[in-house]
Amino acid sequence: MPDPSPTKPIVWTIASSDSGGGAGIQADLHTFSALECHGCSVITAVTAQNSCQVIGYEAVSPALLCAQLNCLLEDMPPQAIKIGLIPEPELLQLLADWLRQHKAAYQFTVIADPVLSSSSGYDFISQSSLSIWRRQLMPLLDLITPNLPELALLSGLPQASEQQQADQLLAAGAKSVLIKGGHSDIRQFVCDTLRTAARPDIILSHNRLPTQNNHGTGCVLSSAIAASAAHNYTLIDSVIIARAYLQQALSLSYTTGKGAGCLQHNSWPENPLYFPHLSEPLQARQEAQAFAAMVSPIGLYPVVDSVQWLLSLLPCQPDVIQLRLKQGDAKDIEQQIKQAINLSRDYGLRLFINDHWELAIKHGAYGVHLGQEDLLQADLAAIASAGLRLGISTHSYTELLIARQLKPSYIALGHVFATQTKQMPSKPQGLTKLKRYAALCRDIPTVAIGGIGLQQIKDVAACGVDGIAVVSAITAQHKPQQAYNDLLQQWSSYHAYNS
Ligand SMILES: Cc1ncc(COP(=O)(O)OP(=O)(O)O)c(N)n1
Ligand SMILES: Cc1nc(C(=O)O)sc1CCOP(=O)(O)O
Repeated sequence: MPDPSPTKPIVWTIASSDSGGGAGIQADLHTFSALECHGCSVITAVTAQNSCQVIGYEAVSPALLCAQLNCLLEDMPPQAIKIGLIPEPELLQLLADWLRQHKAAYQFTVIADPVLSSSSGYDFISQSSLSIWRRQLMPLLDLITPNLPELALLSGLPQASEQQQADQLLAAGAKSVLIKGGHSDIRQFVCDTLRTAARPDIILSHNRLPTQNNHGTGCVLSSAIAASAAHNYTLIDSVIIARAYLQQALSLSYTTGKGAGCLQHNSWPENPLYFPHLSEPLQARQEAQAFAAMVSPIGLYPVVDSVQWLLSLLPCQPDVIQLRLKQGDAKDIEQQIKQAINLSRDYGLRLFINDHWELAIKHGAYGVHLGQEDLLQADLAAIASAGLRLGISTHSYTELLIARQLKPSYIALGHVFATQTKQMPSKPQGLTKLKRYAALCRDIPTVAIGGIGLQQIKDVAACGVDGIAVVSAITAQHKPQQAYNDLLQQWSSYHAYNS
């Protein structure tokens, strides 16, 4: 019999105690808890500090560090580890050896915040520690999150560009580097850059908040990344969630003593205001023109692959349908699209055309549905100027933020469950993620898609989406019209219950 007790991802912080409570182990554990993880702490040192200064510290013995690591590993192995302040080279070396021994077997993600000095100026780094960071720890890190002074020091290239400095850390073995831009002199924004060898840089920018209460920001960011990674978000999604969590905590921050105040820990971020603007390097941060609105809710949204299917559903008087043609030559495709658009006019049906945006404009469809790759080819300005609605597919926070920035008419959240209809490059998102994505889209209509049938509607509706897009729940059924009516009835009752 399966154990019915609920569980949470386990995340460790390997860091030091901050007696002031705003940074270090204390901040990390608050963050893990707010982001729905169970936090374990491996303490490397106890610092004596308040909001103004660090007075001193005492490190734990190597034996005690080792005992904490091994005792936890035996019973509570981590999904992710956050590394913070390790003030002694012996402890750093021990940790590097321990990670090397266990990382492959336990498959945990390692995020390091290289705390080399306190913001009040207390130095924690020696030449031998620097050398261990560079040679021993770096190859074990999935992500390192230096601020600009830390990046310059760790890279050993103080005169080089930030990109060259980050490349030095990648060359030393780190899988990715998040360059934190908080120390830059850009006043209006804070721009953080995620750099990996595998793909172009991603820049996350936020409005700079006018607060002095920023003690522990690096600790909170790195522990929030570890917590999100432990929930199985991709690295870039983890950085996005963590940056939103940090912005929320900063915007609610408060004063403690006479120095820098603390961040307010809260809950999973949902307000789009806290989420970053994503861009490629040097791309201007510009406001997109909004696409025409949907006017009435989406509800049940059949996705069909021929005009035949559209004709066979017309007796059900559908309100919205998508024509998703994947076969046929150019002539056949145009002919089907034209016929479908004519039918949609005759029957007062809101018809979306998948992929073929030029034909949708030419023949005057109600809207166009595009995937993320299609967005790179399509002339979005032409679609918007022609007054067509735009729906965009998404499968992650990253894709969701990219879609939101384009101000579409709706956003599709997929694929929720396993689907036989299409080979998906990503994993099913599941209901928890669906709920979080929907929460971030309270200002834009959403539809859930992927593996949704009668049995799933209740749970999907409870996630707060505005509609469900279905293929096989209609087209693979013996009685498709009956299936349509059953789905509609089920959706209407559960959606009404949740609204
Ligand atoms: C409502 C809805 N959501 C997602 C998709 C998938 O569209 P896309 O990413 O363009 O992939 P293909 O449909 O082209 O395989 C959709 N069509 N509709
Ligand atoms: C076409 C499509 N797009 C998806 C996405 O997640 O973007 S899932 C999907 C197939 C949905 O079919 P069914 O309802 O039969 O599972």
